[in-house]
Formats: sequence, structure tokens, C-alpha cells
Amino acid sequence: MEFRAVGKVYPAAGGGTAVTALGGVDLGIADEEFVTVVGPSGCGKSTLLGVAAGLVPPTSGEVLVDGRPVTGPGPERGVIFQQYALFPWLTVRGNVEFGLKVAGVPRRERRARAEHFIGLVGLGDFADAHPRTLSGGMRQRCALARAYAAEPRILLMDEPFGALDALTRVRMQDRLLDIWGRERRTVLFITHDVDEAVYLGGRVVVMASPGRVQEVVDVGLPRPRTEEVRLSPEFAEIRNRIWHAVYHQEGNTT
Ligand SMILES: Nc1ncnc2c1ncn2[C@@H]1O[C@H](COP(=O)(O)OP(=O)(O)OP(=O)(O)O)[C@@H](O)[C@H]1O
Repeated sequence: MEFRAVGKVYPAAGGGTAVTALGGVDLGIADEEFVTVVGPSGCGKSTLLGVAAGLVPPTSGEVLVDGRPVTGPGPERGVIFQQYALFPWLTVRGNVEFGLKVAGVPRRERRARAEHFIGLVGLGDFADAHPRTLSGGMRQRCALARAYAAEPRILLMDEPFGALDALTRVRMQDRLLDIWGRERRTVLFITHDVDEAVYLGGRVVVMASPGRVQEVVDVGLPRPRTEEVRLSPEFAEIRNRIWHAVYHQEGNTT
């Protein structure tokens, strides 16, 4: 996936001024790479992901997937947001199968794929449960299974663990890395959380306002990432460096 000079200006609304959310972003992401994006609130992270998802049309530049410009959402790109966006009237299985049904995948294959990914996220015992009966972490695991079941090549994740408590969040990070290790996909993962960005990412993109890439950091920590890695001095060193880059940005007034 390649961002080529991607710019986004939201037009002025209600007598206000236009907002530059992306000011010409260039970024290349390799196949099966796990890239995280971190930056202060309002620097354009969600807009960047929205453009990649085909949900936000850029004002200038383009995003290419396999050399083809993104012009809208597509089955090769799965999106996961902070809000679980599950259908409350469907069970876990129903939610995971839903997109496959719409795509016309035959029933048997649908069922098999759903079982596989529900098992992979550890929800095998909850396939017949409705979302309201699940914890936040379990709902997000369901959303992950649903995204995976469509077999996209690219997963676009916007603060997927942002609503979870600290401990569940760390567990979800481990689970996501475990799944990614088994079923490699290209991942673009947006977060506010510097620790999360470093723990998950092979590279961390540090964004700054207005919508530009300030720095791309190669993480270089070994995989699989474990608690030992999380508590290592090498982790602390990269985390501190990125924290500094995010916190001490010029013009940061929040
Ligand atoms: N639909 C919209 N219309 C107008 N302005 C918008 C719209 N969406 C975002 N913006 C503005 O664009 C800028 C970038 O927003 P964006 O949500 O991409 O940033 P972010 O880094 O994801 O922020 P946060 O971390 O707080 O979610 C902000 O100034 C925001 O107010």
C-alpha cells in the first residue's frame, strides 16, 4: 500500500475555516508489514486511515494498493474501528458470517470460515452469544474475527482497543500479534498510545499537525513480542524516544 502525497482539506462548515487534516503524506507499506501510527489528537490519523479505507476521498494525491488507486471501500481492505459496530441482533457467528453472506459465499464455506476465525480469536464457546452479553474485549475479538473472515489482505485499524481497560488492552495486543503471526496480513494500526504503537509495530509512523509524517521509526525489537520485550530496556528506549517526538511537537497546544 502506498500513500502518494495524500492531502485532505475538510471544507469550512458553518462560517468556520477549512481544516487541513492531511498535508501531503508519503508512506509505503510492504506486504504483511505491521505499521502503527501515533500522534497527538487532531493530527490526522483517522483521516489517513479513512483515505486508505476509501471512506474519505483525498483532496490531493492518492493511495495505491498493488499499484491501483483506491477509489472506495474494497474487499481486500478490512476496517476495524474503536466502536465495535457489531449487529446487536446477530450472534457472534451471525456477525462473522454477515459480510460473507452479503458477498455470496456459499453457506458451508461461510460456516467453516466463521468457525475458523471465531476459534482463532478464542470465542469458540461464545459463537451463539449476542454482543450485549460479551465484554468489551470479547466484542472487539468478534470484530476482529469478522474482519479476518472476509480474508482481506490489508487490515486498517483505528484505535481498536481505545475503549478497553488497560489490562484488557494489553491482552488484546498479545492476541492480535498472535493472530497476525498465524495469519499474516498487512496491518495499518492507529493509536494514541505510544506503548501500544511500539509493542505492536515493526515501524512506527509519528504524525504531527497538520497531517504530516514527522518521523518513521524502525522498532527492531524481536518477535514474538512478549512481556520480556515489553519490560526490556530496549523497549523503554524506543518508547521514550517516540514519546518525546509526540509530546514535544512544535505548536502543540493541547
Ligand atoms: N468530517 C470532518 N469535517 C471537518 N473537519 C474534520 C472532519 N474530520 C476530521 N476533521 C478535522 O481534521 C483534523 C484531523 O482529524 P482526525 O480525526 O483525522 O485526527 P486524529 O489524529 O485521528 O484525531 P484523534 O486522535 O483525536 O481522533 C482535526 O482538526 C479534525 O477536527
